[in-house]
Amino acid sequence: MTPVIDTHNLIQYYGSTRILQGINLSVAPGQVVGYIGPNGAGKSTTIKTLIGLLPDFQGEVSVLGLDLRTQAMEIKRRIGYVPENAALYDLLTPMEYLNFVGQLYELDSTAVERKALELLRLFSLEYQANDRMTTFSKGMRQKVLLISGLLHNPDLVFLDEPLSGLDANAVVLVKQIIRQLADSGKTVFYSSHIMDVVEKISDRVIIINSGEIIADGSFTELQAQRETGSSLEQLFGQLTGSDGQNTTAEEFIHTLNQ
Ligand SMILES: Nc1ncnc2c1ncn2[C@@H]1O[C@H](COP(=O)(O)OP(=O)(O)OP(=O)(O)O)[C@@H](O)[C@H]1O
Repeated sequence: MTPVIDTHNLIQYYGSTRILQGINLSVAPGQVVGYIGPNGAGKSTTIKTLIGLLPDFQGEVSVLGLDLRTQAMEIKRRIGYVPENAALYDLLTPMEYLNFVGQLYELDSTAVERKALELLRLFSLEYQANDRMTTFSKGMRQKVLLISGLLHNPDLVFLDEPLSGLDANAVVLVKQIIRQLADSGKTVFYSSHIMDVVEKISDRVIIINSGEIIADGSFTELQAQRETGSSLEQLFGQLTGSDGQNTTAEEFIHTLNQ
């Protein structure tokens, strides 16, 4: 089966700083891949590279069987992307914004209208469908962004911190949506700092630290390499050298009290 994401020695720079140190990834269709790592590890940079936003990479990358260097436009048509800090055109209403996104993907406008309204309803936003988004909370904006990234029914979805700002009900819904997308053969590649969610919904967990993959496998496989019974949060701490947060918290309070 052709992998939906295939990278060989992917290296990425910002200016003269090497951010990704040679990423090798092969992702099969229908997987939910949780891509986790400490702040600044290179998660967003990886995602931005894979979707063609940072074209000056080194190494070989294919997405949906297409070469990222020469077929980026075709790839962009077929993937969905929900960025971490997206700029919404918040003078628009959700319906106007989703219609605009539908036009970018050259979707039928009547179908988009119907679909957008239904998806907004499922996210409990039907009464705000025609309100300007200037007054929207972070979570309400995030819901509109999630819909906009999925509206064209992509085969592969990249989600950068998809649960950011969502309330508990919406988190449950998005978790189910991710699972059901994968069950229908689609692939979800997402980054998140919410370890218990990653632990529950990922078929595969990839941990990146300082631009390098340091662990890759199902949660059970990662657990087997370490202490049995560890949560993903504990494994993450052990692998990225950030356990001992109790001591750090004590030092923090001690410094405040000085
Ligand atoms: N536009 C940019 N210009 C220069 N350096 C950048 C830029 N964006 C990110 N970086 C740097 O690249 C490194 C990786 O950043 P990236 O955003 O990929 O990390 P991340 O793993 O997504 O982090 P977080 O969990 O904090 O979102 C960091 O050192 C960051 O400072």
